Amino acid sequence: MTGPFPATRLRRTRATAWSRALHRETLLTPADLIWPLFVTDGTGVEEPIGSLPGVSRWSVDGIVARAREAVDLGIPVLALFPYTQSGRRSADGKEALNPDNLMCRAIAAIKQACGDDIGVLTDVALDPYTDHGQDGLVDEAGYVVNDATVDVLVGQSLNQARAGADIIAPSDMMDGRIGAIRDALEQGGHANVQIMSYAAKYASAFYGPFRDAVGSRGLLKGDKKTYQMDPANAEEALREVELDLAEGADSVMVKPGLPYLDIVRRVKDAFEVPVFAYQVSGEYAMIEAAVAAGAGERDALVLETLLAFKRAGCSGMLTYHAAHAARLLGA
Ligand SMILES: NCc1[nH]cc(CCC(=O)O)c1CC(=O)O
Ligand SMILES: [Mg+2]
Repeated sequence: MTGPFPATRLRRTRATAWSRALHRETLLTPADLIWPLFVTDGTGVEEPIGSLPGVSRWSVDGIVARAREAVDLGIPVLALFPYTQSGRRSADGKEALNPDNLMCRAIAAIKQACGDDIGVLTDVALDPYTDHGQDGLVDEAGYVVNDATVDVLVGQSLNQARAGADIIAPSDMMDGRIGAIRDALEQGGHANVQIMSYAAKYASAFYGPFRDAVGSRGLLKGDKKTYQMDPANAEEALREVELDLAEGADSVMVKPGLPYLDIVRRVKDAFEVPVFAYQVSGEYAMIEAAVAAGAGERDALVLETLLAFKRAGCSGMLTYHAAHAARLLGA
């Protein structure tokens, strides 16, 4: 025999469940989960989303019920996205600035019902409000203009903060918006409102079901490649993160999730800040499709994928499986 075998047998610590538990390097808990929810108009409304089996849009009363459920499950944060009726969509997305819009009503209702028992994270970008489905303002050529969009995003952020949002999460990928939003929050008396920046957000094919959920799929012409990142790039992601941190982001996000765990790890190693990842709609749909096809087992797939995010360096994950996972983890 050469080498340390049989003195070294790595299987020795794997032989029993108690020993595997003792040697486990990574822990997944309900406190790692952020639950994305889609809000729609009305009362008592639940609208299933075809391309996201098991996920629905809820009217504000249903959102409040989900918030109470999340508190009971030990989920610390909800992420809200609105389904805006077509009559309230416009080229300039000005519904985003309406203090009585669906988002603001949902934020206020959750905060009234649950207070600081749960955090509310709000998406900042114009795609749920524009009639062209882009995240910002477009010029005659269809180009999403940066600086004018940032001005609107600042207004949108203040609107959400005034309604009670705890974490502002800009998902638009405009340059310079983190600094502009941070300044406005400080000046507006919202010094403790956090910013979780979608810092490294890629132009991905995995967002399809989300665009159904917020009603922008049919509206969007073209793609988002002039602002979202090229999936080929990793070093550029580090530059994106570095800038957002310098502008005042409290935490950063990588999105999508599983195909980008290398980015999560590189960001974590380079900056040692809280890193989050979004297991996006297409990833959720892939798991559900595998389950439906008999190609995998839901509970195991959900827990293994979420654990992988933690192992890669995530502080937490946005996942449509959040409530299910929290139940499995036995909150
Ligand atoms: N600002 C848009 C936004 N915010 C979150 C998602 C995707 C989330 C998901 O797919 O689950 C998207 C889609 C997009 O960029 O087109
Ligand atoms: Mg950026």
